[in-house]
Amino acid sequence: MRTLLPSSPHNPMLQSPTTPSSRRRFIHCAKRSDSSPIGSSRSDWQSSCAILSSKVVSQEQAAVNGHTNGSVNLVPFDDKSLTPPNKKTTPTPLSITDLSPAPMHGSNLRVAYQGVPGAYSEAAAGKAYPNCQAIPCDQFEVAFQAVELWIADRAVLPVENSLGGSIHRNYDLLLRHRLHIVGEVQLPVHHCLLALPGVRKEFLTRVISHPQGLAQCEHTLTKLGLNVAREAVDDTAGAAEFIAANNVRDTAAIASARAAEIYGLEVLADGIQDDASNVTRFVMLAREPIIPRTDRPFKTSIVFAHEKGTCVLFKVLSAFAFRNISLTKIESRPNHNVPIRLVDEANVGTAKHFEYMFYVDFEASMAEPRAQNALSEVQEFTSFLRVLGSYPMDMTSWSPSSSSSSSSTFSL
Ligand SMILES: O=C(O)C(=O)Cc1ccccc1
Repeated sequence: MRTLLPSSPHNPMLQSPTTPSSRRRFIHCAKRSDSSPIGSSRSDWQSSCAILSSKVVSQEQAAVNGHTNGSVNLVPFDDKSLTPPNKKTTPTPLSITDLSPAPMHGSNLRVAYQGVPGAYSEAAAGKAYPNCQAIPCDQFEVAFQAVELWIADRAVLPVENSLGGSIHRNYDLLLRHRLHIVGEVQLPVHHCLLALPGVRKEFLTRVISHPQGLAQCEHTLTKLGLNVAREAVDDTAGAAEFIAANNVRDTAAIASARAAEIYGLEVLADGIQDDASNVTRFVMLAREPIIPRTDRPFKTSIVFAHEKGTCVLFKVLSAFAFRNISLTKIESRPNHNVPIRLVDEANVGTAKHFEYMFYVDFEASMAEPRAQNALSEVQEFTSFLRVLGSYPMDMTSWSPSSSSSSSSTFSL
């Protein structure tokens, strides 16, 4: 996939510590109150974490009995008047209510996503956690690490699309990292063709977008007579940003109407996805799993494998079929090169190679006995089993007529 350079400085995003220098952008954490950039090198990355953690420590120091730098900071006391210190300057002791986790309804939640503002993943973050602080990251790997390093509370990951199918690389990421799926969002995706103001379709020699964007609009582009080069980039809004920042007049981006607004591009064609009911499913990831419940529909995602090949699949599927548990997804991924670490009851780890990994989503909560029984049976048949998460299903009903994706306007 091609990386477009340079990016405009108005788009701060978290960047991988391993990003090669040729790919480095001018970055800082999104929505920091100062705009001082945090560099993309490993040491800058680490120091940004150090800054975050030292801030946390100093706040605690201020709050807990005035201790700073290891010495006791006594609360000033006016001994002339012998009046008690002003309430405002007196640190309030922590109470038990400060320790119980507040319910998070989205505000204050820091949600990492891959891409720049205007990306669909940002919209998915907003749908899952209204008023959250969305943190742009240049790669999915960085979004995962941001959560692991406590820079973010959640990561948003697109996993499948009604037109383009599964986003396989993101399944691999779920396996490589230890984050838990805590929610899902189904987002209707309404693509636009964007170009610099004044550019006409006849001038175009190239269309750029995220591979999913290109795949989802392939037929419509051809119908529009755009038999020009297609180029895959990291995210849809990044494609729009690139065109605007570099004043590229022979290229159009497939991205959202919001990306057009943010980067000052014109919408040449609206609703260019090949199917009006184009929906992408995103999962929300966190460091800790949520407690599964039974008072609303839940979905559970698992991954499993067996040393002796794929013959286990039939047995596993029967464990769900016998209990009337519907599967909403089954996906196999070749896994020849990546050894999986298995841990036994004595916590002794061994590395194993599995030919295929199987991903299954089923409609039941891990709080339900039928799901627990199905999984104990699956465990008997398999050498490796991991529950990726049990989480509330996104029940939003969407249809071409109920979403904005119903209309298509081609004004080329
Ligand atoms: O590139 C983006 O904007 C993303 O969030 C990934 C994506 C791309 C196309 C459809 C859905 C999600």
